[in-house]
Amino acid sequence: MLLAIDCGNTNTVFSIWDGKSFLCTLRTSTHHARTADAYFTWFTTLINHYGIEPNITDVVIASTVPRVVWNLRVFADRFFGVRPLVVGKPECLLPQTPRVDPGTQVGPDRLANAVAAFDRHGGDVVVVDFGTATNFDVVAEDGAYVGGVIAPGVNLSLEALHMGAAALPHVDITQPERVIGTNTVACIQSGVFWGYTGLIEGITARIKAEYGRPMKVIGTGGLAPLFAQAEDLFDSIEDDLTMHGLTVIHAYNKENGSI
Ligand SMILES: Nc1ncnc2c1ncn2[C@@H]1O[C@H](COP(=O)(O)OP(=O)(O)OP(=O)(O)O)[C@@H](O)[C@H]1O
Ligand SMILES: CC(C)(CO)[C@@H](O)C(=O)NCCC(=O)O
Ligand SMILES: [K+]
Repeated sequence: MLLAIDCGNTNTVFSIWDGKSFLCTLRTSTHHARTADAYFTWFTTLINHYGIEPNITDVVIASTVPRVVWNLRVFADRFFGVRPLVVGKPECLLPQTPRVDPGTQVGPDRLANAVAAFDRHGGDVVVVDFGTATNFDVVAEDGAYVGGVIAPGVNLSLEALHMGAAALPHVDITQPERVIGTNTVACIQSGVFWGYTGLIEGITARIKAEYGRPMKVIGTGGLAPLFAQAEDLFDSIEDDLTMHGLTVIHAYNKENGSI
């Protein structure tokens, strides 16, 4: 079985793939100081809770935080005797080479999103991924990642307002009833919710105009469903897109003998 690990700037997600489906998905906060032993304690507690008896033979990692990879490598080696495949490292093959400016280190989560979007939909896709950042990943006709957009994430924007303005509280994102807020919390929620709705509509329209061919728009990440309920922003919402990309990248490397 394959253990796929998606390490974001905020959260780290582990999923176990048995070749057909994900048996479970476990989430923890991202901390570079978390040790291999701490990962294993947390991991075994949860899989016991779910009654799963995995036989981990392979590990694939995508990490947007380079420092956490060391402890995850030790975790894979010590407890499963596995040398993990790390997306973005030169030894990890990709089905299509990204077409970006020389020297650009594309986020491994974006590479996985592109591979997954091509596998499921063919090319000509925009992925909108709501994580720490809100990023748009453009996938060409042949499946190559060809660039995109990075905007501050929704929770980061809410936090920045609270940090930067003495009279503004921390609020949780939700869809406000009205655009014109009649109290401070409603005003902030309106600004961020309708601001992001406009950002998604505006940026996808501009990407499509610049790209010049019909494109599908796929939403992923924790907040995609919240934004989808207000407007018709996405052709589909796929929670497991990044994880699916990791399984496809892993299979591709197996087939091509690089692991
Ligand atoms: N209504 C909501 N309000 C606030 N946060 C929400 C809501 N719904 C989902 N979330 C958050 O979305 C997050 C899951 O999103 P996702 O895993 O895509 O990104 P992340 O973990 O925040 O970012 P990264 O992948 O960059 O670490 C969870 O942390 C969850 O708290
Ligand atoms: C944009 C984020 C933060 C999204 O997780 C990540 O993919 C990243 O750190 N990317 C590196 C820069 C780039 O993708 O161009
Ligand atoms: K993510």
